[in-house]
Order: sequence, then structure tokens, then C-alpha cells
Amino acid sequence: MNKHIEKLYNSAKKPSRLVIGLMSGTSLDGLDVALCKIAGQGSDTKVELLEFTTVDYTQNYKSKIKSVFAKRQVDLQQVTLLHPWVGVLHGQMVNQCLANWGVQAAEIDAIASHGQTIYHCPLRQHGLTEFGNATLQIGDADHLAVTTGITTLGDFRQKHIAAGGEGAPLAVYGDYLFFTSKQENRILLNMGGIANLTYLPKTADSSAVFSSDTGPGNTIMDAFVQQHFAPLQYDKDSAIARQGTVNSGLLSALLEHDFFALNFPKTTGPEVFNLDYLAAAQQRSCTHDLALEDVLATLNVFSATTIANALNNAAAELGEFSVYASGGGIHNPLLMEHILNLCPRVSEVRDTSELGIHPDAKEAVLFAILANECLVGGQQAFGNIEQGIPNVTMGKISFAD
Ligand SMILES: Nc1ncnc2c1ncn2[C@@H]1O[C@H](COP(=O)(O)OP(=O)(O)OP(=O)(O)O)[C@@H](O)[C@H]1O
Ligand SMILES: CC(=O)N[C@H]1[C@@H]2OC[C@@H](O2)[C@@H](O)[C@@H]1O[C@H](C)C(=O)O
Repeated sequence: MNKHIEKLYNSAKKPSRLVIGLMSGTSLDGLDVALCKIAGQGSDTKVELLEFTTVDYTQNYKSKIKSVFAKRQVDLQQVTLLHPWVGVLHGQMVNQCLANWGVQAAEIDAIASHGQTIYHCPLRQHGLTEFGNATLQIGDADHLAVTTGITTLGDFRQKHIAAGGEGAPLAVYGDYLFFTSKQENRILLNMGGIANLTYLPKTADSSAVFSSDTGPGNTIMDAFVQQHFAPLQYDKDSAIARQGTVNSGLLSALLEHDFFALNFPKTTGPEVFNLDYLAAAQQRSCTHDLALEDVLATLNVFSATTIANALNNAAAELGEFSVYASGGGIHNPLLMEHILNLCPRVSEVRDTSELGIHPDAKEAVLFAILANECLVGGQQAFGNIEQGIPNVTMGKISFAD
């Protein structure tokens, strides 16, 4: 037997495993690194978050990724160069984290790497019927494995698409396994660059679970701040948006996209919701001369409205539920205020720390859970293809040598 297969086999038989989850989202702020101790599998999964950190990206890293990020036209050589380069850099970041934590690479059973999405295009978005749903993540897992000496699972989204999904949201799998409660119906809301939600009924009936992107979270706000308020990267504590006034004409134009009228499940990205989208909405609403603060105030309420509409739509079909939020959007107080004001049925938005997972770590932990399922799980079926949730094992395995 190949020594790597034997090691994985032994890992899978252990009562618990150490798995490092890596998430690099659409905000391009940094690499989220979550060291998880995971016991069991399926609905018996128990996760202990031993360490968590976000390794900030350098300006050099951000500008190189931005040169190919969410763009129709790119330099293909640059994409080819970045694929291994990102894998090596993410590996070096893991090595640095392990050194800081005093943990040896040999103690880690596996790394679960999301990679960096550079383009996401479901069929509904590209409209080319000869092709299907598609998404592309770079940051090659072989390079990560060789750099760290740790078996790495990567490229999780392709199996989801191959089996009929849109490649996202994948959070639903980990949400279902880890956050389902017998006491209450739950909505897990993640507000990163793009926002998404997962509904978890207390019956744990997988046919009633659904998950969907809702539209922009921070992505357009971040892009606008980076363009007009550099070197700021985002509107810290909503300081700029609070100085502005919401423009109802621009808000209506922003809300016009067909994406918002579609039923769940649906996915999107900064390929759609970006500064060009804002410019087109300003053009249509004759608001190109609006003060920058007013634009940001409007973008803030735009994200909040689309998130609130999704929550309200979900709520219309459901009884009582509690909302647990995660992602950088929870740190944007104005966004949170707007969401609460726009959702009469939601009196409180808690964060996932109340369920034992730090809200900034949640997505990285979810990928660690997906890797655990690939190694140990698959014993209980979970999925509902009608809801865009194929019942599949995700993650490709890269050995270190
Ligand atoms: N103090 C703060 N005030 C306002 N916004 C904040 C604050 N802290 C974080 N954010 C927002 O959160 C963003 C980062 O969110 P997060 O790390 O969840 O994104 P991501 O993981 O890239 O997203 P995705 O879920 O789309 O992959 C920042 O770019 C910023 O917009
Ligand atoms: C293609 C892609 O990278 N999508 C991300 C993005 O960021 C949030 C939202 O859009 C979500 O659909 C997804 O990430 C999370 C982790 C998911 O798949 O659940």
C-alpha cells in the first residue's frame, strides 16, 4: 500500500483528527487558517477550534490576484503563474502558523484548502447553453502539500458542479452537520464579499434544508472604498456610510437585477456585483454626481435590503427561527442595523460564537469538516439535488511527495 494511503487510512480510523481549514474569500483580505480537532463524522461530527488566525495578504499579493479576479479578459500566462504561486504562498502561511502555534506538521492529518476563486459563472449567468455551471479556484493543492509536507484536499467545488450543483454555497454541508439543532429552526447567515444563508429545520429533515447566495455582502462597498478612499480597504465601523444619506433612486436601480427575483438556490459573485454594476445603476438613476458618502450609504442599505429580502422570503415559508451570523459583515454596524430594521420577524441576530464557532473562522472550519467527510464520512446520505445540494463527497487529495 502507498504510504500516503496507509497514513490516510490510519487517520480515518482515529477517534479524532487534526485538520487545518483554509479559506480565502472574495474580499481578498487574507487567508483564514483554522486548526480544528474533528471527531466523528456525519451528524456525529464534533469540532474543536484549537487555533484561528487570518494571515493578512500583502499589497503585492492583492494586486496580483486582482489582475485576474472576476474579469472576463485576463492574461492567461498570469493565471497559469498564479495557480502554483498561490498554492506555495498559502503553504508558507500554514508553515508560519504552525511555527507560531508550536505545532509540528507531522501532527496534522490533512489540510482542507478552498483556494482563491477567480471566476464563478453558473449557466444562468453566462447563458451559453453549450456549457454548464462553472467556477474556477486557483492555488494548486499539490504545491500546498509539497510546501507543508501535509496531505492537502482541495478543489472542493468541482464535484458539486459535476453532480448538478452550482459549486456553491458549500457551507450548507457543514452547517447541516454541525449547526442543526433539535431545539430550534435556524438560519445561518454568512456576510462575506457575497452573502449567503442556510436554513436548518429542527426536524433535521434534509429535504427541508435549503441554502443560497443572497447577493452582495461587502464586495461593492469594499471596491468603492478601495477606489475612492485608498488606502482604506473597507468602511471600518461604517464610519463613511454613516456620514451619507441614502439615495432612493440609486437604491431602486441597484435592486433591479434579475438575480434578486430568482427563487433559491442561486449563486453569484463579484463578476456581477462590482463597480461596473454600480456605474450602470448610477447612469440609469442619473446619480453619477452623488457625494461619495451618499453612494456608500446607499450601497450599505442595498446589501442590507437584499439580505433582508432573502431572510423575509425564507421567513414567509417558515415558523419561528433564530438567525446566527458570521463573516466580516457582522462587524459593519450600519449593515446590521439596516438588516434588523428591514426584517420584522427577526428581533435579534446572534453570531456563531454562541454555537461554539468564532464567526470569522466559520468558513475555514466548514472546509475542514468537508475534508473530514471526504476521509471518514459518507456513511449517512445528506443532499437534496432539487435544492442544489448534491449528495457527494468533495475534495481532491494531493500527497506531499
Ligand atoms: N470593523 C469593520 N467594519 C466594517 N466592515 C468590516 C469590519 N471588519 C470587517 N469588515 C468587512 O468584512 C470584510 C471581510 O469579510 P470576510 O472575511 O467574511 O470576507 P470573505 O471571507 O472574503 O468573504 P466570502 O464569504 O465572500 O468568501 C471586509 O472586507 C469588510 O468589508
Ligand atoms: C464561488 C465562490 O467562491 N463562492 C463563495 C462566495 O463567498 C460567499 C458566497 O460567494 C459563497 O457562495 C461561496 O463561499 C462559501 C464559503 C460557500 O461556498 O458556502
